[in-house]
Amino acid sequence: MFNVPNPQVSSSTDGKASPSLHSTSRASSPSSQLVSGLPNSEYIIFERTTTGFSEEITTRGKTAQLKLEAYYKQAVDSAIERNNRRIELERRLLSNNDVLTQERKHRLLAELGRKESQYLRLRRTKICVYDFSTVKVIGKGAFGEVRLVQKTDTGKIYAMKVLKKDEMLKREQLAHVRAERDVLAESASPWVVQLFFSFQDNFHLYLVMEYLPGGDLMSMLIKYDVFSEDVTRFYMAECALAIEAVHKMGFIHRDIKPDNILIDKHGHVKLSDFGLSTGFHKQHDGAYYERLCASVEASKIRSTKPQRNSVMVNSINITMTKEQITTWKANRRKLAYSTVGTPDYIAPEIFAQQGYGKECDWWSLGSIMFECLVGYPPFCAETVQETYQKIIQWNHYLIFPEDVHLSVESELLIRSLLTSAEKRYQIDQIKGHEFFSGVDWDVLRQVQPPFVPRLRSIVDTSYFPTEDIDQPIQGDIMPPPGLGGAAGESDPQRDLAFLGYTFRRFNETSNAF
Ligand SMILES: Nc1ncnc2c1ncn2[C@@H]1O[C@H](COP(=O)(O)OP(=O)(O)OP(=O)(O)O)[C@@H](O)[C@H]1O
Repeated sequence: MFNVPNPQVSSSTDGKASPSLHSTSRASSPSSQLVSGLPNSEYIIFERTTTGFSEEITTRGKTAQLKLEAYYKQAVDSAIERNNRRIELERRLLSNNDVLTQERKHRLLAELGRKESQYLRLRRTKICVYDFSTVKVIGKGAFGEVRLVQKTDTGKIYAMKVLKKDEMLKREQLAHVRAERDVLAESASPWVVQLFFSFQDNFHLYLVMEYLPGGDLMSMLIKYDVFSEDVTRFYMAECALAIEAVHKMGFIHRDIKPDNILIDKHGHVKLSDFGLSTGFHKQHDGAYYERLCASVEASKIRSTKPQRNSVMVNSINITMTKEQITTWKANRRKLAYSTVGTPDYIAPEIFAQQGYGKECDWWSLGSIMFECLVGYPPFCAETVQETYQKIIQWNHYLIFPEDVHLSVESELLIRSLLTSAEKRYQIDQIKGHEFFSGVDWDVLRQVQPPFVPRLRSIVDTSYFPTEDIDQPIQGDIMPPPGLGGAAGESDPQRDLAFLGYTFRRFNETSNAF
């Protein structure tokens, strides 16, 4: 790894070469590095080998290397972001050259400079869970819970997602949790929930997001059962634009479902829960984390993915009886809270594990549209295995019930989405579909939504099923039993797996209450 010129460190005091130290000519192995500018014979090279070093030293060396890399990556990234903000402002000043006075331009540039210094100072102050007090637990998911919290120094209200590190490690969710942090941190889109901070302690990961007080589409569907075509049109059109925004950022959501479609204080839609989304960054590659955590025992426990050739239930009801649908609805929330989750909206190509693209999100939209109009998702079944089976053989199981009246356009759009990936409609075809005729796509976020939450205060949680969720006795977030305070004891291997997770938004107060 390091290259040292001969003769200063060419041998140890007893005259013998160190384990990985030897002189060589330039034609060395590709895994060696050379100091440029020296004659070939002058090189002494430490090869990238760990032979002769104890496991402990090797691990410590690797840890230090990864930490340094993460540190410098973050420093370089934030310098690039700072530079981009400056370029963006200069571009805006130039395009408004005629309207802005010289003095105003100087003031705007100075203001940006001040904000940058303030941001740098803020980044240096460590943020932790004790900076927030819990108002209520408002949501649950497979790997954690979501709390309504207040930041004690500013009084601002946020939604805080708390994830257990050990659970993420055990279930190989590292790449997923990193993907979620990245999507939320990179996005400035009005269609994606804003992330203000992400941080960690020894046991938990925390995502501090804007609080969307209108609840989620799952709760609305539980409450209203079905929507009219007009109401469905509004939500499907907004969801289509939200999915398009995620795709434009280079991500595929993969897990679009009513639970992840949140309603803001004006009644507009935002997407959340990017745990399964895949971007194009190295860190989203599951194998990358697997290598990092090779020695972490827990990471070897396999997640329960449906196997391609697993034996499935033989006889599956093509249509569900009324009683079965009622039971499914009664268990809907429980399913959302379980670690298995609901597969109802997942595209068949994802189960087939033969590769997939962004089309999979349009399948999910089709399933949600079906549910909005019919009252239950198209491949709803009594067990998760039956749902998998129905989705894989969707052409046998996609049935429009006779007792529900759907317009021709809505049925056709659903059929254009719930079809094979190659035939499935994409954003332009969706926008141009007759079902959406009359929708003004450019101003959708400015129109009055069909439902606007009526809020009594900034901490109103009436649109969340808080009475169905166990509330903590003390508001604190606790470590696993027997391990002291929330921060607990450090574990170098575990710490390594979550390197670079911490984030602080530049405009951290812009959308918070
Ligand atoms: N920013 C937010 N504002 C308000 N409520 C939220 C917010 N984020 C999440 N929630 C609520 O918490 C619930 C669970 O959140 P989320 O789906 O992100 O958790 P998860 O653990 O990732 O779930 P999953 O099992 O889908 O992976 C949501 O359905 C929603 O009701």
